[in-house]
Amino acid sequence: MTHSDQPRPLQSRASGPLTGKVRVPGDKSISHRALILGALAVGETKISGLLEGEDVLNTAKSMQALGARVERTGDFAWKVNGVGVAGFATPKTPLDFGNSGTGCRLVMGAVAGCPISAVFDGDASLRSRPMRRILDPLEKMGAKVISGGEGGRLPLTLQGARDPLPITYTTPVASAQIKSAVLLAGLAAPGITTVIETEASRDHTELMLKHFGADISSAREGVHGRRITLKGQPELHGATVVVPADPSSAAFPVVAALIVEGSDVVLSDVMTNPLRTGLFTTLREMGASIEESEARGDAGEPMAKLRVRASKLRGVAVPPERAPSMIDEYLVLAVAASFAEGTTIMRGLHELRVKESDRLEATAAMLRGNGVKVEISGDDLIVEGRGHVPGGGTVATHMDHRIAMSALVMGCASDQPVTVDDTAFIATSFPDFIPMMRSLGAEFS
Ligand SMILES: O=C(O)C1=C[C@@H](OP(=O)(O)O)[C@@H](O)[C@H](O)C1
Ligand SMILES: C=C(OP(=O)(O)O)C(=O)O
Repeated sequence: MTHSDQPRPLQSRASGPLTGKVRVPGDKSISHRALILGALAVGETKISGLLEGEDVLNTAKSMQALGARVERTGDFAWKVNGVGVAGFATPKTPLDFGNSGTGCRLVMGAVAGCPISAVFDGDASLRSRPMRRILDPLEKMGAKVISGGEGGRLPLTLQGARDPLPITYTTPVASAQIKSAVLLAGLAAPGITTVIETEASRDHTELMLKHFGADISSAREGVHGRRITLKGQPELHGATVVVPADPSSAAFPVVAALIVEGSDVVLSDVMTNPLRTGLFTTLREMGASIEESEARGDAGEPMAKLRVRASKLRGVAVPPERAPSMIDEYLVLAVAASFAEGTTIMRGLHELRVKESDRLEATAAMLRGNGVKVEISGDDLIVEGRGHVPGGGTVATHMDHRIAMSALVMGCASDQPVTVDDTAFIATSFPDFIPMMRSLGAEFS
């Protein structure tokens, strides 16, 4: 899906207290995985709470193009009838993943284990993102890149392996996308595929593979790492998946509630997998009032209700080893840090440079353009919080949903309004962001 229409700017201005109870949409990582594993399973998979954002809808279309039956049966309710491990058929047209790194990279892994070829493509942002990190291990497993851009950039044609090989692979950076691509290809290989990560990344693929019947285990490796072993050629069976609310989306109303005086917001069913909650840990260290209750779990994924009340925040140092558990949340953390008193240092953010945009530069530009003192030092971001933000700037979105949402959150409490140049990309991960924030009291116009 591409955004060829006119840009859609929006202005956010300071509001009264934000109040109310909301459920942000389903988790994006889990939604992609439920569709892909459903397509690789035998029988029917029923998904409730699926994120119906553009990124996930593109994955649904690609599963259909590869031969699975994918149907929407109600609001956020989907049914997938899969083709079985290694059962994908050659798609008739290119697979278009739009803005989505996760959809594209995980499906590359799944296709790499099938004796078919497929063209992978996406929008200008995705075409600029590195794919070699995925293609390297997949080539070791027997897949081949038949044609593609420089450095493995999209569009590219991937030919899956006729006889995929199991490998032992140490990921060069903490990345759940690399890990998941190798595991999904490993499903089709005989024997044991092992992925070693020196810093643990989100483990939704492992948890969901187990839920679908795979023989997979995970053990500690070193201080912060994991060793994941998967037995190849399982028969995956269709399953029921309840998708919890996305903590990476919850991050926006959470930070808005913290910075707008007098706010009191409740968020239901937020996923609390510890490999995703680095932001909440950090905000609490900054003095945030975030209360958790009604903890429960489904298919191995914990969730809880969060009550967030406006809080006086102070600057903190965020250690680099926390980065994988909050990798998509640094933009909105930088907004919280701008409203805090004191300096916040966020360390080890090199991976932010290869997301939908160069998020390190884009975050610094967003803050600077709104009167906040900020510095990039190597891979670190240093924000000087002064307890308030002047605002008054226009923020360039760079085809990046999280920049747009972070800037709008900043405007909720800044002295002058904050404008974003284009809100269209918010639809990739949080289609109802604008009406949901307005329902809490945000002033967007
Ligand atoms: O596996 C996933 O669902 C994701 C992994 C992360 O990317 P990396 O694997 O590149 O760190 C994250 O930034 C992305 O939004 C979702
Ligand atoms: C990085 C992100 O997603 P993806 O890699 O799937 O494009 C994100 O949602 O912030």
